[in-house]
Amino acid sequence: MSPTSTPAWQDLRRHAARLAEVHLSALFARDPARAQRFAAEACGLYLDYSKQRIDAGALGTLLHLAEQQDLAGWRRRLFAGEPVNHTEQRAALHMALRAPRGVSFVANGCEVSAAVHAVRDRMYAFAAAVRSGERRGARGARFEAVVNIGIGGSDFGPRMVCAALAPQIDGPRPWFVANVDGAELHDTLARLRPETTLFIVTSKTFSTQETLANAQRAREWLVAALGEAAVSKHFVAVSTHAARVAAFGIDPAHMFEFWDWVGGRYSVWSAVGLSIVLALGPERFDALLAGAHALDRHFVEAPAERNLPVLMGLLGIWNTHFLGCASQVVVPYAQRLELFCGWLQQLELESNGKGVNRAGLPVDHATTPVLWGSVGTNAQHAYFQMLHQGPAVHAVDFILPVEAGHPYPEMQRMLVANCLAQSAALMRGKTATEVRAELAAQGLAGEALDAAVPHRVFPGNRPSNTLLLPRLDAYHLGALLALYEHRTFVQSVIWDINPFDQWGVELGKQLAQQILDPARIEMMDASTKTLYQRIGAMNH
Ligand SMILES: O=P(O)(O)OC[C@H]1O[C@H](O)[C@H](O)[C@@H](O)[C@@H]1O
Repeated sequence: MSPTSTPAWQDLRRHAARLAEVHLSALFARDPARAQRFAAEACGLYLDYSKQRIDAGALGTLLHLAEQQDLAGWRRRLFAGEPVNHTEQRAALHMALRAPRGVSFVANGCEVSAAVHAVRDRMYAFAAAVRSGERRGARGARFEAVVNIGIGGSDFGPRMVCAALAPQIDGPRPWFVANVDGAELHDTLARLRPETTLFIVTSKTFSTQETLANAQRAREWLVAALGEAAVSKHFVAVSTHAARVAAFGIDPAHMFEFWDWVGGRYSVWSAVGLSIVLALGPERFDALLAGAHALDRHFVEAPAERNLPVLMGLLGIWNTHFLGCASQVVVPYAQRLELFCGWLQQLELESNGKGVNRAGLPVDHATTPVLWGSVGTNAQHAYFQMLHQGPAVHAVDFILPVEAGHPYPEMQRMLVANCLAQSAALMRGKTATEVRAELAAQGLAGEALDAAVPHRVFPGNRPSNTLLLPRLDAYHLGALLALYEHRTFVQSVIWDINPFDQWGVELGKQLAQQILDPARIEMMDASTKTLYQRIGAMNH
């Protein structure tokens, strides 16, 4: 059912009208316990959502909306391995990948946990052999570099996790090649030696153009240096498709399997994480899985009003539909989370960037807001001007690991101060009266003062979450990723859309094939043909 037809939606409109005139600073002034009241925690993660433009009445109605959209039922179906991805008749059971031994999951009626652990055991044995030097390259050299060749879900997750936990890397150095712009492969290979390089070709379908093109070139590079026989020692695959792996020339015995019930953007917990295991070791991968599993349990067990993914999902709905925030900005105050936003963009935008509901009817409401962001404090020197004084269409998530991951405590204090200062500034703003007093104290008066004031006023009243992690370690990173996964799911349920398919990416792929085919380029539109010809001319 469309959320807009629920009684809760109509009630939320009334709450929004009531709160439209109330400034966030007034909400804080009214309720001295606001910061405690609008906070929740789980798995070491602490969420302060008191700087959201809600009160108890609006929040209660958001929780009603979740009931009216049967969130509990959909969550049960998700965890029960029912085909919630109904357009592909698949379960979406990434939670099975991070459950400890002994916890059983069933996908579409089949028990999957035994297979999950069998593949993980193989991954760990392989990683142990590579990390110890027992398994070596064709010339007998230890592997010093591991190149993951994959794109989308077969790249973002492991690349981001390896960057986030980079100081703890104690195995071969991980590299990542995704783009069909050969510059990425070229620049990577230029820094590597074939004798000491292991390639992981990671592709759920093993049919992705970019990945196969990169893998083919990497294979040629290796064969040119070490001969054809070296391929079996230097190439492994991660895929659901053994036949295509074999056709590419990788022995399926060197393939680490995953399954159609693992969506690409939810796959970092599967064999897609092999590069993480090689770089960081099985214990840290276990910790990543444990953090995500703890968050899974929290999502299933915690009451809605204290449930982090439920709260974050509903606050997103509130901001998108009732406060006009068509933009969700995510700003981690952690340099090592530089790639987090890229991972999250695939997760949320590929999942919830949909235009029809589960029944295939056009939705009568917005779906996912534009999601973007980058690390603080750098972001403050780029687009925060707009967040403070531009159109009020942005909701911000601040993410802050509290413990410094470096030996410079003074710098960590500055980082923390900046993070807190930005959410406070967005919340309270600065009134004309405050600006006048400040300028007058600086000696400005008369017309000059009047002219200066409007430029320095901050409206404030701009919503944000602040999410604290004790530190950026594997466990809390796992919990953070699972939190956003489930937030995405919660929002899909409210919107009554399928978050687990991605048909919207297909047309461009088909047309790229058409453009590559001289016999079919003629059938393209005039603009595309002209550009193609122009490019041809510029190439000569
Ligand atoms: O893992 P692969 O099959 O190579 O797919 C890689 C990516 O391809 C497409 O972009 C899909 O939309 C993504 O969801 C997927 O992660």
